[in-house]
Amino acid sequence: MPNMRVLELAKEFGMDSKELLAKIHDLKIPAKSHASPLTEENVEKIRKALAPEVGAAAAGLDSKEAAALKAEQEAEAARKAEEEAERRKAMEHERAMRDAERAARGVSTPAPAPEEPAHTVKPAPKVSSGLSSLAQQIEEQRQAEAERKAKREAEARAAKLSAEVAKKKAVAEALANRNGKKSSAKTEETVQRAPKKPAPAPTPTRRTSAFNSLLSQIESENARINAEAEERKAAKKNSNRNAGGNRPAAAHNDGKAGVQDNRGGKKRGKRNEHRFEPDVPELNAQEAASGEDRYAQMAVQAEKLQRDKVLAEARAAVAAASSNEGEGRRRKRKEKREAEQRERLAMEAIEHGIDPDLVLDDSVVEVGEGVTVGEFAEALGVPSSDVIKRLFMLGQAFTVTQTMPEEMVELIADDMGRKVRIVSPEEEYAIVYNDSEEDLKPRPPVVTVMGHVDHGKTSLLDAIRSSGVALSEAGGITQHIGASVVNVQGRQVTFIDTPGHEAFTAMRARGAEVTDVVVLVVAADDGVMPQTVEAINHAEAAGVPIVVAVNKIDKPGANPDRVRQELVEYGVIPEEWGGSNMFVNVSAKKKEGIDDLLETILLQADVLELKANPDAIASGFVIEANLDRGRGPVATVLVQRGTLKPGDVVVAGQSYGRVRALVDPRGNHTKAAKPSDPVEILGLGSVPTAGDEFRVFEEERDARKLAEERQMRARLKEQEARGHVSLDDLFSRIEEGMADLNLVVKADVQGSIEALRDAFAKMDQSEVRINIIHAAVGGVTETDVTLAAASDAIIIGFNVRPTAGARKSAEREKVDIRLYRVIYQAIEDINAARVGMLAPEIIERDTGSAEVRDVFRVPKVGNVAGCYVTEGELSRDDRVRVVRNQTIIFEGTLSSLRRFKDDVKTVKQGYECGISVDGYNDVKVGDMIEGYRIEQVARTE
Ligand SMILES: Nc1nc2c(ncn2[C@@H]2O[C@H](COP(=O)(O)OP(=O)(O)OP(=O)(O)O)[C@@H](O)[C@H]2O)c(=O)[nH]1
Repeated sequence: MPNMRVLELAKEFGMDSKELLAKIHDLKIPAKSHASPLTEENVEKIRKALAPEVGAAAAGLDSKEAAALKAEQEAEAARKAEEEAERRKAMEHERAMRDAERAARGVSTPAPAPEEPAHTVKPAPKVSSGLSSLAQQIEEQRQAEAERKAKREAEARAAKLSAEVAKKKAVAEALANRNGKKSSAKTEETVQRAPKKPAPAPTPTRRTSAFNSLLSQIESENARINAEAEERKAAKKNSNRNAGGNRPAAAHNDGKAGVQDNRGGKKRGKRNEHRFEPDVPELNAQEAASGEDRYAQMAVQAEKLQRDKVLAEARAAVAAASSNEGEGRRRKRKEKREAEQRERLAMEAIEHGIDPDLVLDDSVVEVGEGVTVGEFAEALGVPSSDVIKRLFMLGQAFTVTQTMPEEMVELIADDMGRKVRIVSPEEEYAIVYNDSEEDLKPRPPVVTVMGHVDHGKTSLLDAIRSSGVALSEAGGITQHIGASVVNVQGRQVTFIDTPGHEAFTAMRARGAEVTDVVVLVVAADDGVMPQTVEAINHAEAAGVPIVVAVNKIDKPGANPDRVRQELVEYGVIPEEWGGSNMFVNVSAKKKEGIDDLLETILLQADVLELKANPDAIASGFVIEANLDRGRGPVATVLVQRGTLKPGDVVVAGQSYGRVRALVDPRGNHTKAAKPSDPVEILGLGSVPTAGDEFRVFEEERDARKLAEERQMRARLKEQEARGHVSLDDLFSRIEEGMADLNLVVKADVQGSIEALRDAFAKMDQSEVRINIIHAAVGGVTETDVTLAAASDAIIIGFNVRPTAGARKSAEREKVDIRLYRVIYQAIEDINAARVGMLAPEIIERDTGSAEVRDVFRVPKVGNVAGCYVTEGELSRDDRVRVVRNQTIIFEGTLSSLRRFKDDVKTVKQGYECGISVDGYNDVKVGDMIEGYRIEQVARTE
């Protein structure tokens, strides 16, 4: 289990990391920052030391929360009580009013029964004023109405204040409108006439009464409704005692309608007098009730309006009080949320190996890898021209659409006083998997075999595979899919098939940490060799335990103990000697000790307690990928988490697709691949690269988006590598006469590309730079030729053939396509090409030497040396060195070469000759004149 970090512990305590860090320091426990890991022992110590404090804090927090909750509940109860009190008060007020009215009415009209007397009361026009008569009517109706609606009102009380006010307004307006219309045409008449029904006398009083607007509306409405009710009643009666009809009945009385209408206005007075006829009591009561209902409603509503207003104010006051109270708590909760968010981000940053400060600092601007000048400027909110200018001042010519190298992004941001963080595409789409402990199930170990050349890695893997097959299903044939699975006593062990630390490290370099155990093969007759040491270093760098297989113990000179001793020097110490490494003696050739080795691997795996969640969405890494002629792109993946199934949508590096089929290492189609299972995926749209992460997506849309985004970034990067040369670069390259050897590499499997890339990287590139401008799995196509032609590149095809079109195109474009079947031939050829591009060597080839035996003075010519050619052959055209006492004192050319009096072209060894050196007259007897030629020789390295 990994060590706990300060941050995580702080989280557990519900404490700020800084606070905890201070306390840790007090306890004298080493921890630098919130990301510092703590040993289990220290964690225990801290837990113990802080237990009382943390407990108290937690309790304090609880009581605070409880107090807050209680206060909230109390406020709510107070609000309800207040509301209830208001309601009661309003009801009582209403009741009191009613009683008062009733009492007042009781004096003039005792009216014991409500129904019958109503009719008897109405025709008795005893009321002295219109107002009191109206009030009585209202009160009577209200009594019935109020009781009927008491319940409904109580329920409706909770309805929103605004809605009610609006409703009331609408009622009042509707009434006002209606009255307004009618009052101009008819109300005046009605109002004048209405009092005639109960008492004709007080008409003028009513007309001059100063009602408030609502009551006057109510009154006029009352009159109108009564009049209408009368009319209807009369029509229904059809007795037409006074030859009176009504307008609604006109349709039935065609013949009389005109007459009635004509007389309508005049007869209305009479009709009103028959309003209380006993033969229509029901209709009368009904109509009257429905009319008066409105007044009752109006009155109730007017009161309610007032009450609601009070209630609303009270509610607002309570709400304001409780919101003030809740403010602090809300802020606290918000702060807590923010702190949690920050801690989560910090944890994620640490998991991704990013400085948490960069993630948490709000002023840090995040830009994607391969950001263009335009995008960068936009992210910083500055004009692109500003960025371009700054780049130019740094000697970098960029356009808005060009991508900026990372160092330039940082430099320019720094120049502008801004902080940026470059987000890699992986990080952009990164998912942090968090599996809870109970979801984790044991999983098989994944093993890689490493060791020095010829120590028997391949033989050992073969031996293991055959033994594994023998142990499992009889007759099962292991397919080569990049990884194999062996069955050891019913337990699975997965082997990565590509042995050697290059493949292991290449995968690691791409972030693919797939190996749990390294089997280090050391030949017992050879001992520790350079690549053995390299393998140890690589395994240690990856933090993977090493199981040593001391191989070739069958050989006569085998000395397994010497191997053990030698390995001790490199920190690989056998368990039997008190170290932590398990050693097994094996013979891959004789298949001895293989079972022992497999059991030891399982033992080592048990120590590691390897676990994974098999019930999650699958993810893992691509181990190998190729383009199969019949099956299309095929990728062998190692599932690390979850279960991969046919039909899953997968993204692997830049490719994506729906899994058409899964093939296990035995060549069988399988329905599921669990953690540590290697499996071939069929159905991807293109060939991914070994080391690519694969991940299942729920939505094909998302998978496509991620893959396309990666493709685009890769293309941009490729273009960047090809197209962009900084000014500095350009100048230095011109000055140095640096040459580029551009290559387009096509191969059958990704592994070959990686091997070639690796081999090229190891070549001396100080004078000739090898650029792989494009590398992909698949045959040589016309596009490859076009690319090669455009970039002056050579095409290297490994185990692939060019298409007919590509061949023609290559002839036309004069592009060199080189095809290989053996990898080292390709490497040798490239090396030769590279060497062929080296500047030739300038050498001085000696021709002959002559000893000066005499010096003659010749007028007009100067001194002539009389020489004897001791070696080789001197030519007239040779360059010469004059050497005295083994020191070159002059270098130049000959001005004359003579034998006797004749000028000659050459003089051979053993002959005498006269020599004049151009520009040098001081030759002495005993000097040596050495002839040489300058030649250019093609370099071999
Ligand atoms: N006597 C004997 N020979 C072995 C044993 N294991 C491997 N060899 C021989 O050693 C040679 C190299 O074996 P490989 O398995 O090819 O070794 P390697 O480490 O895979 O070699 P590279 O792939 O070149 O790195 C072969 O000739 C094997 O037959 C063994 O246990 N005993």
